[in-house]
Amino acid sequence: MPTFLGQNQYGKAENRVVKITRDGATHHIKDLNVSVSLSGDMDEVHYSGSNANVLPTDTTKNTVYAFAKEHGIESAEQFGIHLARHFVTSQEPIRTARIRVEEYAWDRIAVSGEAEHSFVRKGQEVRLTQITYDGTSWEVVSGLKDLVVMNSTDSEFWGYVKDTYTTLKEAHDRILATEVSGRWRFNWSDDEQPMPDWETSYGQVRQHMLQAFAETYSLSLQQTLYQMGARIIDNRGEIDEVRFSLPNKHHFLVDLEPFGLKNDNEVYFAADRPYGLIEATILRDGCEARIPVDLTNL
Ligand SMILES: O=c1[nH]c(=O)c2[nH]c(=O)[nH]c2[nH]1
Repeated sequence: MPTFLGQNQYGKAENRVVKITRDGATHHIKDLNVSVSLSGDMDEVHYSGSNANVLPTDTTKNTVYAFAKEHGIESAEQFGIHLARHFVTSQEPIRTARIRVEEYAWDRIAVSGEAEHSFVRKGQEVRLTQITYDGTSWEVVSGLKDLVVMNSTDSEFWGYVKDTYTTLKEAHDRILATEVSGRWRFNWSDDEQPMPDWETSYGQVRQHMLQAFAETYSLSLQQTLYQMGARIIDNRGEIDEVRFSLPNKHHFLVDLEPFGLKNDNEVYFAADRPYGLIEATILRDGCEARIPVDLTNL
């Protein structure tokens, strides 16, 4: 045969599942987008079309909805772990399951107190997780995207390389803004180890990251990025690796001189493109990098 099959995986992508938990009149929402990707002994379906080893993608979709009922959705991570374990342990030809989850958060609408069953979708970040299980070991990489943050001072950028093409003016007081895309890898990898409390972990990681962004007097976005990652690793023992992709959302001072006005760091043009793109991994001492360099691949 002049050709042969390389890496392959299959499953149902983007199963949108909303689970309402009714605690009397008070309802709780979990709103997820779950993608299932399975791999294993799948040569024959590609070579000959024999579906003998193929659990239909339609079944994987049904499993997501049935598990929401049977196991509930405690956290995105816990839900993904249930699914991954099920596919790998119930179907012999399936050797590896990768479950990706996006979670959309909802707030209660303030009425007199907090509404019991009325919600407004949070406009902030999307929470993410990816669970990979091969029947022996687990890899859990969680994270977030679309979290926009800004410091209106305590940011400088100067002392950089200047060549023939450099026109950028040194800044001693600038706006620093970015849309955080981050991933962090847990060191939980087998069923013998106690599992982290996923909900607490997410809230704490987010808080450390935001505090580091707010508290770092920044000489570059690179420095801020490193502080954000280091703060997470220093404070959260369950995490060994953090990767960030941070677009520098440039805010340029507008020249108001033509109008006889002085711009005393007050009026900015918020540019949307091009943008600086600052990306890096921060690791616990002795640990190796496993989060892909390009976060769009995760
Ligand atoms: O924080 C920054 N890092 C850079 O590398 C850079 N380059 C640039 O033009 N502006 C900035 N800002």
